[in-house]
Amino acid sequence: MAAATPHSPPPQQLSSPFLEYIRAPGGLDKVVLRGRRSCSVEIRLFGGQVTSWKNDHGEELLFVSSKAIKPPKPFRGGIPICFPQFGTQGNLEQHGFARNRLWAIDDNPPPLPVNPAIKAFVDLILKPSEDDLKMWPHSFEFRLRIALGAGGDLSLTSRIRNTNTDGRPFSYTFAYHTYFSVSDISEVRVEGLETMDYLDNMKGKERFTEQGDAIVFESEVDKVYLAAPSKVAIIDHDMRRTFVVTKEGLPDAVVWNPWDKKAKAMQDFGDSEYKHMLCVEPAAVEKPITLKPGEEWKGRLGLSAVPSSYCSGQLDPLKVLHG
Ligand SMILES: O=P(O)(O)OC[C@H]1O[C@H](O)[C@H](O)[C@@H](O)[C@@H]1O
Repeated sequence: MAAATPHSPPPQQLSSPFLEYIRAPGGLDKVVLRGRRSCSVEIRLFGGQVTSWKNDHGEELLFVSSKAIKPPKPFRGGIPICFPQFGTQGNLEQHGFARNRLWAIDDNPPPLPVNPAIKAFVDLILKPSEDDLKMWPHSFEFRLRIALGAGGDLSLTSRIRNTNTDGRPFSYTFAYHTYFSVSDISEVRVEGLETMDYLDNMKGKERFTEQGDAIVFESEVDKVYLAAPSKVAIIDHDMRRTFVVTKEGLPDAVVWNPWDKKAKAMQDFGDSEYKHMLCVEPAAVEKPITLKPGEEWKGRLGLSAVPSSYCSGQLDPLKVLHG
């Protein structure tokens, strides 16, 4: 069966105790995934964007700006999808067009190996419109599965296929532009990126090497860490919480906080909100991904939030997973 069009009624798979389809005007229809106790995830069809992820106490784990603007503007917060271009690295609008398009529910996605314990998931699909093809002349199918695990973990799996019929390959850059909610950016540290090489977007993308200590924040940061490890931890002392970010198929990790000056210049961001957010974005930026016709790429983001009694030093999965 073909994928649903953006305006078709919600398919049967959405009638489940774990899923709710909520209609709203102006491209704001959303799907809510429900897990144990108060765990939930909200996904907006506009942008195929996760806009909320709550733990089993109902606490919001992602940052969303109080000044976020409605479609057709990109939505400030949650997990925007940057495709087929990250940043300004190309001729398209900043971060590509996928975050500004209405996605559809994919009611018959090709099989994807799943953990049978995961009951709450939804599949979305984006295909280019005629206008998109004028800007970026490549035919593709972008399938996105968003799943809420039994323990409250969130995963996003992207499958992008080249469906060009003229034999042409295409190349793209990509990011899961994840906005984490933090208590106070000055008290947060990131472990897993020590000693990594990075491109500094604030210094003309010049390449540097990070020092040996965990990363802390005292001013604007906009860096693309290259060949970053598959697991990175964001340790929030005040919240006694550690976010564990895992990535597959995505070599890089962008770290961004606009700090005070840039915050004031952004129309859709509160002047002090930079204190309560941090973007850590699994990405493929330095080396674009190339697909031949018929080829498919897969890139996965995994997020969990665990209580942290976590000390600085090497990332120890046992400590991260068991507190
Ligand atoms: O304002 P946006 O288009 O959403 O971009 C917000 C930020 O995204 C990324 O993290 C980039 O590295 C930054 O350079 C950019 O400022």
